[in-house]
Amino acid sequence: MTEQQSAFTLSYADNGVAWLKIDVPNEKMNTLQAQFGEQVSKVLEELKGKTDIKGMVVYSGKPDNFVAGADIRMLAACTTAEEAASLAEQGQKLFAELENLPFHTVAAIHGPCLGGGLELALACHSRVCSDDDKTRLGLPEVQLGLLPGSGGTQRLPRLIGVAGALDMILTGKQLRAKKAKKLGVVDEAVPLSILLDVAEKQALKPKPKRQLSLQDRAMGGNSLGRSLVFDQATKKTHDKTRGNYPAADAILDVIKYGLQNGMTKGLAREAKLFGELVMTSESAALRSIFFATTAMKKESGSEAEPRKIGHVGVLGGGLMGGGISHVTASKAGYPVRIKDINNDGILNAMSYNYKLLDKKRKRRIISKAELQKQMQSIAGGIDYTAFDRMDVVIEAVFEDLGLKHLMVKEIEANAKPETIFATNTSSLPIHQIAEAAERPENVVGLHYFSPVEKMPLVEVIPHDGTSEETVATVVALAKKQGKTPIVVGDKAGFYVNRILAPYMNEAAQVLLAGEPIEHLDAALLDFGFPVGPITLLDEVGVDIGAKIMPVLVGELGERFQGPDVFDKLLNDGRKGRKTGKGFYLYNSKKKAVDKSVYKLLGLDPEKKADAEAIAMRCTLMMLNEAARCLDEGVVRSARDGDIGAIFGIGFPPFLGGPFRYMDQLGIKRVVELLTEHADKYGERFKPCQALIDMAEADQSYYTD
Ligand SMILES: C[C@H](O)CC(=O)SCCNC(=O)CCNC(=O)[C@H](O)C(C)(C)COP(=O)(O)OP(=O)(O)OC[C@H]1O[C@@H](n2cnc3c(N)ncnc32)[C@H](O)[C@@H]1OP(=O)(O)O
Repeated sequence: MTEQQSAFTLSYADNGVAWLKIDVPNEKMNTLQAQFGEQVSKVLEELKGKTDIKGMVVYSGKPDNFVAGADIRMLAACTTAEEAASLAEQGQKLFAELENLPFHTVAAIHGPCLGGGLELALACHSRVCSDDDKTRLGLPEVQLGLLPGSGGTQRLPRLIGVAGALDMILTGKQLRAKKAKKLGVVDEAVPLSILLDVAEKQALKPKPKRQLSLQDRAMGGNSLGRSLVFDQATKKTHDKTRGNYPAADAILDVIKYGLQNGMTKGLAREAKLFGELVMTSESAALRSIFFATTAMKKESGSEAEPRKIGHVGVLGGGLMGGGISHVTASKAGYPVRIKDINNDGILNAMSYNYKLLDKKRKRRIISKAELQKQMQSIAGGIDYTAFDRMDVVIEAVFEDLGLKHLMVKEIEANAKPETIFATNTSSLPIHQIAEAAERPENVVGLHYFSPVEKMPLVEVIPHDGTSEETVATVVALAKKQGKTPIVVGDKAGFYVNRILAPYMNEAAQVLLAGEPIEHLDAALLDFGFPVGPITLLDEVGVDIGAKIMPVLVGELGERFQGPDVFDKLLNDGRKGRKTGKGFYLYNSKKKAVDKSVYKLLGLDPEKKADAEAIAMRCTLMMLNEAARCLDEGVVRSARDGDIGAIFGIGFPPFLGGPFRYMDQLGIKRVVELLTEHADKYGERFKPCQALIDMAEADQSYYTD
């Protein structure tokens, strides 16, 4: 074999198969960069000049990834839409040349094959992937506020049909090998050990002709079926995005346009809209989330090295205990022992785990044997058997300081001297819990969000006496559990609940001002939150809100005092969804506002304020509190504050988090808005000193 030196290297085998290896020098992950254009052109030129090639395999030189897409840093560095569009055009041109090669080209895929990486594979005539768990295929550009800009919007619908392509491109979902095969994104999914052999055999076969499936011809192949599919997708998309994500509209536009006007025109439109999207504030905000989370994956949260973990204990088999044991056993891979005061608690946690695993089995993500194996890694009991082996114990018992103290003492008596006691409290100060400890350096807060297996955030809360090693160890544990941890200060509400509370209180004030519940919830949905505040209160539980508020008022002051709504609801047996009624009624299939709640609160609902004004009123309370948290060191950086709010509350990702949003508005404007609201609605809106100082100094939170 002969080889050239570059990120794209060609070699030739005696049987007539050419091998194109992608291996970006000095990087763990292959990404596509503008500077490779010339290298790829050279490779294609060389290939065109050959007459003895029967086929070609395109593969990665990296052990665990194919190509993770275009280099996002390169896109972020673009200063004009034209510059970004020309990057897309460059990719389109090279991929078209690849597609037009006269012999059979086969992509051999193992590991992430995303964005521009999948677009490259789609330009090959066939695709084979490994059935390894690392393999993922997808066009996640929409999650960066973009559309696939190098032919993905045109080739994927033509390969797998409009409906499947719309679903993949609009959601950005990443497919595992089996699903990719089922949808027709790949032709074969095989064990990694034979991936290259199978790809080589494919390459030796004649070039295949592309054909749509029967069903797709029926649905998307004719104009009537197509418009039906597009109408449905447009409606579904608008229900979800509420017009806040320009990339979703652009995707629908480009795919439809390409199918109506042909590939060439479709590609031109794809590049143009791609360029425009790169310049949007939405894409900049979404890209910032990617950069932030990537950086956070590398941080340990502390100066010390994490301790090795072998076994994890969980106290309490309720909803939180069930979820925590699941992510610890199934994601992190540690054996878990659950302790509860009665067997029902253990059974509850076990069945919670079983249901989650069985869902995965039904979706064929895991086998029955794997399910059994994972269930075996979770044990439980009503005493402290085996707790002398635990390295970390996570408590998820009832929110009661006396009970937490008892847990600390029992763990110190039954576990090892170095065992970490991590408390999942959502409202009690960690230093108060640690007061009962003989070894307070081992006590730390580890605050999960419900449902644990879905919510990506964990707050790590050291108190003054927590050791650095303890922090590093639970940060490492949280990451293994698949979470993004942020280290936050030990003050009431920590970070997420502290910024959420004033927002929720303000929503209650708006309600008491007579705005209808649906109008209020819709206002915040339109703003970009995933659920409205009143629905959220019902979901979290009115009783939980009522429990946290006095803690916040006690430690942080009167501005946390919400209106007198909670008690009235609780006295009427309305705890929210879990009791079948709160502000909404949950006993019929469709959730509906319980009109009798207005009577209970002495209200006569009427739409008076417009949706934007309501949304701004509630959100400003959150922004002001977030600014205080950063100023007081409750969050370590604006970046942590943004990620915490997006991952913990669902703060609109396209705004980039409360701090990026404040920068976008301008700190001066935020101070003006808060002052105007303070004049209108009261002192609680008074801008905090940190914001006033920043406005005077004309500062922003970020400099990029
Ligand atoms: C024209 C085209 O249509 C436009 C595009 O292709 S836009 C890009 C679309 N692709 C994506 O959005 C994928 C982004 N990447 C990811 O989601 C994840 O990195 C992944 C799932 C591929 C791997 O995750 P994981 O194994 O946890 O590794 P992760 O730590 O995230 O990444 C490893 C390194 O690769 C880098 N990386 C991964 N994908 C990248 C990309 N598309 N651009 C730039 N850098 C990237 C990360 O920044 C990180 O670099 P570092 O170690 O120097 O900080």
